[in-house]
Amino acid sequence: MSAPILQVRELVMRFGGLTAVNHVSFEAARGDITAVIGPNGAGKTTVFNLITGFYTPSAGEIILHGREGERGLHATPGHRIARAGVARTFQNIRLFGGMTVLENLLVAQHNRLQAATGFGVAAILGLGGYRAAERAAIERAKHWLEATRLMDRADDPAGALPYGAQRRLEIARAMCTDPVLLCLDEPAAGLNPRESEELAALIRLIRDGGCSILLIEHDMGVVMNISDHIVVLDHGKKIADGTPGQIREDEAVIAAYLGTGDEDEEPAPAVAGAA
Ligand SMILES: Nc1ncnc2c1ncn2[C@@H]1O[C@H](COP(=O)(O)OP(=O)(O)OP(=O)(O)O)[C@@H](O)[C@H]1O
Repeated sequence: MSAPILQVRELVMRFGGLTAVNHVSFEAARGDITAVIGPNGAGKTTVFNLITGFYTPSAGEIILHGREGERGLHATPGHRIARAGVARTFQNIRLFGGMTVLENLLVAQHNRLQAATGFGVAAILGLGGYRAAERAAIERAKHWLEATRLMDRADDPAGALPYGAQRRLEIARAMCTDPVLLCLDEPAAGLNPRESEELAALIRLIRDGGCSILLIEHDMGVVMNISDHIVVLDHGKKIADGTPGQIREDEAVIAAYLGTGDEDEEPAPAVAGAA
């Protein structure tokens, strides 16, 4: 495994009497696609929300090895996590539906543009630093419009796009923040097989461009197809960690997906059928 971009150490999250995440540790290697999977209620979303700053852990550490060195995300306020280089998408798409596709990508770069003005009046006065940052923002937006095949929809309201295109736009918007780690929350949800294939290609393209990826995904075809590394949770605990080949063969994983407990879980073929 290459150097980690993310280290999760002994992570615990309690909701009242319920321990949703129970001493979970894993690493996501730099440049890898790491998937977190598990049956319903396993704790995937909670782990994701801890990493992206929506929750503060009850115990444990989340260390990002970003551009500015080591950063404890567990102790970083949610609004600072994006600045540390972590971007995310949401299971329920959250775009500005009334804004155009391009505007959505420019708004995402608001922080960077503000920083270029020193948070002052330079933008209004049209000073050089702001102009250069604005040009760079437009170039970045164009790059991701092309990568997500949305260039011909750039001037359309985001809310008018078909569902699959909205999912791609969410990813483009996250990438416009120039993250070191992109966190995708069920990116294939609601996509048809062709759209899922396209999504897989886009995620690989992002990985090959140097951005590390962490994803939660129920679609085992997508997970097994694109992941370099898979972490499996069940009832809040990590039960396996390895390559898709290792996970497919893992007896604890097969048992968890077969539903030896009383959960309303995904059937076993979801793992086995992803060859
Ligand atoms: N905000 C919360 N308050 C109380 N309990 C919660 C909260 N969020 C999650 N839980 C509980 O924590 C456990 C893990 O939930 P979580 O949503 O993380 O699982 P998951 O693996 O993402 O499940 P799914 O695949 O169904 O989305 C579940 O028992 C859930 O009911």
